[in-house]
Amino acid sequence: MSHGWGYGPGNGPDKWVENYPIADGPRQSPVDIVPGEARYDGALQALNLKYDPGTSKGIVNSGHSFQVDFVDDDDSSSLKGGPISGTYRLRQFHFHWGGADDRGSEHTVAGTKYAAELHLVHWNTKYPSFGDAAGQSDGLAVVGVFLQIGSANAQLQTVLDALDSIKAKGQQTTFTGFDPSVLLPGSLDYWTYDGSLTTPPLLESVTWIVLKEPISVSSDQMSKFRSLLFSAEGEDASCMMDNYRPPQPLKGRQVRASFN
Ligand SMILES: NS(=O)(=O)c1ccc(S(=O)(=O)c2ccccc2)s1
Ligand SMILES: [Zn+2]
Repeated sequence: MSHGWGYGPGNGPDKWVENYPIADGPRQSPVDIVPGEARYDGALQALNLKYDPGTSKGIVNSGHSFQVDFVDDDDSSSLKGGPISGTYRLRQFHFHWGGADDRGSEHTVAGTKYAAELHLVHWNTKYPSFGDAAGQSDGLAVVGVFLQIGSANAQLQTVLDALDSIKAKGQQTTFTGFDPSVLLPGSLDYWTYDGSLTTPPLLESVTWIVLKEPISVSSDQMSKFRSLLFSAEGEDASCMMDNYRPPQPLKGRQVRASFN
């Protein structure tokens, strides 16, 4: 069987450079965000997120995470403003999480790990397709939202309720009528920097927009994430957890803050 990339001892983040040399590139993600070193930039615009629940399509276990895919044939669900110019369409959202509540996020804040991290993936409509955009330095914009252990999150629960149908790698089901803005915190204050995909192919095409305010998730809800499998039906069961890449070197990059 192909020894594809993953998060285990034999194929995890420290091994990715063997097949994806860009793993040691100049603008890799995630990074540790140090608030005291992030520079406030008054020129940064407010985020303008517009999501149409009619564009949510399905939910799938990718074998690395689970993702909710969106119809991206028009600008119905899109991101404008913030650090980007033009319009970026929502393609999918997914999560990264830990094997315990003390870890799981990809970005960290002054070394603090959150229990999980939501990524809303958008692509620049100046390019003809998602695939084209993915290879361009300004092709993608990912909004990152931290999940902090606390009270149960009712909005998140609607997503978690679908996980029983996609337990194993490759399983998918319809998931319509979902508005991802219900997963956003009250404040849209953010940090931003130029980075990459945090999984292979690790393309350096992402403008990262990491929200300062986390959303809540309960410990029981985190157990639901961990009930998914990395493995396909019929393979030895391997629980999906610790599917996060650790912070990478900044290599001279500046993280900017939209807030003082
Ligand atoms: N964790 S992350 O948000 O950085 C991320 C990793 C992979 C993707 S992708 O599946 O959209 C994708 C995008 C381009 C090429 C291949 C996959 S998004
Ligand atoms: Zn991600």
